[in-house]
This record gives sequence, structure tokens and C-alpha cells, in this order.
Amino acid sequence: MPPETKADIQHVLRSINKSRFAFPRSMVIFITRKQRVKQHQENVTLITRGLLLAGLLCCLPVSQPLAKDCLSASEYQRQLIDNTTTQDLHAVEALSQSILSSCPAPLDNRLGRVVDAATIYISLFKLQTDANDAQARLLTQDFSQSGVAEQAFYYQLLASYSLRQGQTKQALSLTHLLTNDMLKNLEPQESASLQLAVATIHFDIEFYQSVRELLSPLLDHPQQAVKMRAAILLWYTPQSQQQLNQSLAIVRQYQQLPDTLLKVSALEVLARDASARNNLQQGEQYLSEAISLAQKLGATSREIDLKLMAAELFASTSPQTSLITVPVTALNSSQQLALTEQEIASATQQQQWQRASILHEQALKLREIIDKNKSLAREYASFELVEQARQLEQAQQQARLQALAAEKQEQQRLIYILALICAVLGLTMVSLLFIKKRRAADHFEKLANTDGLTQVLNRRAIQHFAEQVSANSKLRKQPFVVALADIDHFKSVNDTYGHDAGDVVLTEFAQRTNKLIRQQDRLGRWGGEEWLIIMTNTELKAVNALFTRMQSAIRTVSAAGHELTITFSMGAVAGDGSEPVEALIQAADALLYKAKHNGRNQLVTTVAP
Ligand SMILES: Nc1nc2c(ncn2[C@@H]2O[C@H](COP(=O)(O)OP(=O)(O)OP(=O)(O)O)[C@@H](O)[C@H]2O)c(=O)[nH]1
Repeated sequence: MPPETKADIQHVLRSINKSRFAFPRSMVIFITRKQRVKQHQENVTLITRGLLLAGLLCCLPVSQPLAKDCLSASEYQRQLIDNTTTQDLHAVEALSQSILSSCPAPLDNRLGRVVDAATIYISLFKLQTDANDAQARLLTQDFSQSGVAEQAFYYQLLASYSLRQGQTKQALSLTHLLTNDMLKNLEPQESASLQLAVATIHFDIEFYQSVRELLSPLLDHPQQAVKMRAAILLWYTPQSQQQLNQSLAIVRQYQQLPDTLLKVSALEVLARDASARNNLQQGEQYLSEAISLAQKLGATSREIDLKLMAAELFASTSPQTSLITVPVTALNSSQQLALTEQEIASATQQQQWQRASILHEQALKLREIIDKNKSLAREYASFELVEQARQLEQAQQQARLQALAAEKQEQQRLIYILALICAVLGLTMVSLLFIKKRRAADHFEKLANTDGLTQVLNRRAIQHFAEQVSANSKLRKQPFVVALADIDHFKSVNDTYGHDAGDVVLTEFAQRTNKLIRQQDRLGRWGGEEWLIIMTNTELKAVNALFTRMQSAIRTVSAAGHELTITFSMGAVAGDGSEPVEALIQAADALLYKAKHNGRNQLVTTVAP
């Protein structure tokens, strides 16, 4: 057996022998779990009997002097809380010893609680100490008369112990009570240790959000131990680089701490940090300092943790073989897994394939147990704690989203209104511009197509219209009429009554004729007193009726204070689109000439040539 292994076994045995509830050496190491339970029950009976006997002996003749040094339960309790906050394991052990040796047995209920709490606390760090009885007693205690701080202290201790024992649901139930019923009722100076305890449990079940929320405010805590514990746990919790550096800066002040478990934890963080930075030498220094301190304090459980870590991070200088000396059954599942993984590495290195395979199976089972516990814890936590937090968060988020949505909706509404106003304004402006432009275009078109004096179509426009009608007639095979009219002896009107009177006659002729023709027909001024009438979809014979109506409509015109008698002559032809419009007009002109020649005031028609 290598000297290191021997030394480790001896160390473990020394620690066991020191314990108040020590089991005989042969019963603790290398026995099965079943045997351990049986032995444990027998030992508890023995110990209880022993204690009763000792208590009776103590109480008989010497109870008075001992009672003299016995402090009040509240004072012991205050000291215990202080010592657990600073993680001073020696002080807790001394306190427990002091109560047992100074106070009269049997201890009263409150003193018994303090001793039980101390026993539980010690057992968290010392492998050999079983605190199941203390746990059972404390769990059945009635704390209704105690203050919140006192009750919280016992519950957090019970929660930590339950978790260590794998009683996850119990641990979480207690944590639930702590966070929901007690944490909010505590004074800030009282709540720090409770926040730390709850955060430790939440860290174990990877409920990191809660850990950050609980511990971040403690980084400014006036008490060094509180600040340090928060920084240490936060260092392990996923967080931003800035927060990590803040935690590390606090942990680096570890030298200010007395030789306590807290210092061990700080050194462990620094060793891990150095290893992460590849500064192996410094990492090993920190770690060996931590191991020495854990040994000095008798914190076997912490010592094992550190040795496992040494084997994992600095394998060259901390051979894993030294760890196998520890009784496996005394380790918790995580420690057992880490140890098994070390052994697998060793077996693989030595090419002991069969052994490696068996160990691998064991590791798988262990991991399964750990994962199952964690998932159970998370499941439980999610129902009991996370769900509440999530619901609250969801409600807040919902409210924020609703507010945002309302704001956005309002903004959109304003944008829509503005857009609508702009659109309406724009549309109105465009419409106005369009209308104006259209009117201008219409105006210019009308100007371009209208005779200035008489306001009927001018020569160009009536010719264009005639061509359109001709083309349409050809297409639809419909006849149309081209008629050319000329006022008789118009020159004499001008000569007799003046040019203005002549203009009046021209205007009256145009307007009155325009009223007589159909909507689809057009009248245009062809020359001075000459007019072209285009009658669409019309047989030539229909022009007779028009001529007669025109004669009676135009017969008298008032101009220059006189009633003038006006007659006109007209020549008309029918077309079907087969001949050019010019030819039809020329034909109509020829017939007009004929009408003039025949004595005027008459219509001459013929079919188109
Ligand atoms: N007041 C006025 N007279 C015009 C206008 N345009 C042409 N005239 C006149 O119209 C007259 C036309 O006369 P003529 O061509 O000799 O024909 P007429 O006197 O009507 O005789 P017949 O056509 O043969 O019956 C001329 O005296 C022109 O000066 C006009 O816009 N206003």
C-alpha cells in the first residue's frame, strides 16, 4: 500500500475517533450499506443509553457547578448562528461540547435543539457523523413560539442536511417554507444567512436565476463572511464576465478570513480560477493550502472534495490512488461519481479493460441517480417555486407587451389618421390640379375648335367631325347627310345695318340652328356666312324637315333696332363613307350654288355622286 494511501486512511480514522457519535472503526469502513444501517441502529441505542447514563451521573452530585457555566439557550443559539454564518466548524464543535459539558442533563428542549443543530452542521462536513436522529427530532419540533429568524435557521439547516441525504423533496419543501413564509418576514440583517442557505440549495438544483437574485445584493454586505460566501457561490453560477470579476475580486480577499471552512471554499475557487487560466502551479498551491486547512479543521467531506478536484485538475501531482482509500459508502453520490471516473481513467491507463468496463457501468448508474434526483428536484421546484416566479414574470411581460401593443396601436392609429389626411389632401390637390388641367385643356380645346363669334364648331373642327362620322358610317353601313347653308344677301345686312348687326345675325343663325339639330348632329361655321351641318345616321330626305324648321326659326332677327328678315339657301348630299368628305362638301357646295342660282331661300338635294 502506498504511503499516501495509508496516511489517508489514518487521517479518516483519526477523524472518526474524534467524533462524539463515533462508530467502532471496524464497523464504519468497508461495510455494506445494509450493515451500516443495522449497525447504526444498534449504535444509536448504545449511544442513547450511554448519554442517559452520563446525564444521570453528571446530574447527581455535580449538576450545580456545571449549570453555573451554562449560558441561556438564546445565547447559545445566537453563537451557533454566528458560527455557522462564518462557517467556523471548530467553533460549532466547541459550542456543542460546551453545552453538553456545562448544562444540566437532560437538556431542556431549546438547548437540545441547539445541540441537534450543531450535530447536523458538523455532519455536513464530517463523513463519520450521522445526524439522522437530530434531524428527526428537529423535524418534529414545534417552532410556532420561536421567532422567524430562529425558525428559519433550523429550517435551512434541515434543508441542507435533507439535500445531502438525498431527501430532495423534503429539502425543497423546507426551502419553499423558507422563501415563501419566512424570507420576506425577516429583517435585512437577519435574512443574509437564510438567503445564502436557500441559494445553496437552489444552486444544487441548478435554479441559477434564483441564486443570482438572492446573492447579488449580498456582495455589498457589511459582514465579511456573508459577502465572501455570496461571492464564492456566485462565482460558480453562470453569469456575465463583469459579475464574475466582481465575485472573484471579493474571493481574492480570502487572507482576511480566519481559518474556517469559508477560507477553504475561497481557496478552492482560486485554485479553479488559476486552473482555468492555465496557471497550474498557482492552482496547486491554492489547492494544497485548502486541503491542509480542511484537514486541520477535520472537515473530511471537504477534504475528499478537494482531493477529487486535485485529481481532476492537477492529475500529475495528485494521484487518484490516494482517493480510493476513502470508504465509498461514506461519500455522497457526486463524490462517488467523481471517484469512479478517476478510477476509470486509471484502469484505462493501465489497460485493465474489464475493470474499466465494470467501473463504467457503476458510473452510469451513479449518474442516473444524480440526474434523477436533480430532475425530480427541478420538477418539484418548477411546480412550487419556479412556476410562481414564471407566472409573475409572464404576467409582467404580458402587461409590458400589452402596454407596448397599446402604444403601438395608438401610434399606428395616429399614423393612419395622418396618412389618411395626407392622402385626402394629396388626392384633393391632385384632383384639383387634374380638374384645373382638364378644364384648361378643355378650354383650349374648345378655343381651338370653336368659332369665336358664334360659339359653334369652327371649320377645322366640323371637318374633323365630318371625317369621323364618315368613317363610322362606313363601318356601320349607315347613311349620313352633309348640308351646306349660306345666308342670303348677307352683304346687304352689313352694308345697311353695319357689321355689328351682321355679327348678331350670324350669332342668332348659329344658336337657333344649334337648338334645332339633334344631339348627335353638329353645326360648324364653314366660312363668313356659310355653315356646314353634319347629320349622323340620317337619310337625305330628313334634311327637308330640318330646313323647314330652320327657315321658321331664323326668319326674323332683331339687330341694330330693326327686325330683319333673314333667309338662307342650302345644298345637301348624303354619304355612306365610301367617298372622301371633301368630295361630299364640294357636292353640297355645288347644290348650294344651285339653290342660290334658283332664287335663294331653298334647299337643293341630291344623292352623292
Ligand atoms: N358682319 C360680318 N360680316 C361678314 C363676316 N364674314 C364675312 N362677312 C361678310 O359677308 C359678306 C358675304 O357676301 P357675299 O359673299 O357677297 O354674299 P351675299 O351678300 O350673302 O350674297 P349671296 O350669298 O349671293 O346671297 C361679305 O360682305 C363679308 O364681308 C363676319 O364675320 N361678320
